[in-house]
Amino acid sequence: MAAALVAAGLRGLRGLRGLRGRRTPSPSPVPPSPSPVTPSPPPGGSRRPGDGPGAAALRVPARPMAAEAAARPSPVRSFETLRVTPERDRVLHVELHRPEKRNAMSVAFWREMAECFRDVGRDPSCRAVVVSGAGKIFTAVPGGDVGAGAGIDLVEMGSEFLRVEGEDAARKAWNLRQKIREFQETFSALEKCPKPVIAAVHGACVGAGVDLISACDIRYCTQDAWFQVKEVDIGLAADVGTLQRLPKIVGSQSLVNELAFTARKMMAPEAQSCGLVSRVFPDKETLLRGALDVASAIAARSPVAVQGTKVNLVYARDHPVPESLRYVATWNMSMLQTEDILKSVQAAMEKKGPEDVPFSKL
Ligand SMILES: CC/C=C\C=C\CC(=O)SCCNC(=O)CCNC(=O)[C@H](O)C(C)(C)COP(=O)(O)OP(=O)(O)OC[C@H]1O[C@@H](n2cnc3c(N)ncnc32)[C@H](O)[C@@H]1OP(=O)(O)O
Repeated sequence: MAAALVAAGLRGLRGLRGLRGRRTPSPSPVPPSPSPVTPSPPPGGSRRPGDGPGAAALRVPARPMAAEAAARPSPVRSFETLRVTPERDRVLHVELHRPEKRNAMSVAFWREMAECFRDVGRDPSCRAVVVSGAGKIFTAVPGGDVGAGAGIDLVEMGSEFLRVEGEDAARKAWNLRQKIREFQETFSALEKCPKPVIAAVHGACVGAGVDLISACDIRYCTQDAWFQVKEVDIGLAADVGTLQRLPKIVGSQSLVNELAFTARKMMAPEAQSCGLVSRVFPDKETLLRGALDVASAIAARSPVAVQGTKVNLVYARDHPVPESLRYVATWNMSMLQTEDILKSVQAAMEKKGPEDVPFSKL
């Protein structure tokens, strides 16, 4: 098994080298992103009454700011492969941050992403998350702005699987299974995190990138984005979520099968028409602004209501209707006792919106 994976990695690497010399044309060419990303505005608005100092589980002291960094909020926590920023009030922006390698998912990434979302899930000061990829914009290279994810790091992950130990085939297989389960957990952490997660995809979203966005609650992309269930091309059946989640996102099993069997690129318009993404934006700047606006709208609402809604939507996807109805009844027998309902009803009577209600942290 390990040998097969390494061989797959090597084939992928040869493909990559080939790619560098000779670009494979897309079915319809991907135009460069029309405008560069401008830094998002610093967090706006004041903290709500429920937002106290102890809540910021992820916060670390801000570093000294250079001119560029001053335009953006400081990261809340340092990771090797991620940049986590409080882009708006109660909204975190998680960027895959290995732009020079097109955000290829290294061994560190798999660990850090899981850690990050476990922390986000527990951070009461965060109510919604946007996930995006850092692109060439950070190195100010004009032209193609490919950044959302090159899939697994074919170099590092090949040797990661080669290192699987075991005295015989059974023991190696046992350990390999354990590793695969851990990698699956990385993206399941996004789904298990009760805060809604919005994927904002620009440029390429390849292989494990599709696994990642399939575990998000909302998906948006730029008009130059493309998606590729690439695993068959490196000799694997996808095993970290695409085959399980994509058929429940895209209405057509036939289309999912075609994409997964052929690894053909799917461009943004088709991704929207099949329901993989629900909105397409002209460029990365408007995409991020749109995603953050929606995240802010979510974050303004009752966290009891929003997080209960996510948990029940995920449950309902995976269970029959009668079971899901029982589940939500049990859920709400506690949650209907929240003061958020009283506050919301009162606000509605006073012709106010949820934005005007100081919901306590959850
Ligand atoms: C348990 C396992 C879990 C999940 C398994 C998932 C399987 C997969 O993810 S399959 C998909 C594997 N990925 C690929 O096949 C993508 C290969 N890359 C590309 O096709 C292109 O790089 C691109 C993403 C379309 C971007 O093209 P471009 O903008 O022209 O950049 P490049 O010059 O090709 O690359 C720049 C730089 O990044 C390195 N790189 C890109 N992708 C990967 C990768 N997947 N792994 C490792 N490194 C990658 C590339 O080698 C270049 O590095 P230099 O050091 O600058 O040479």
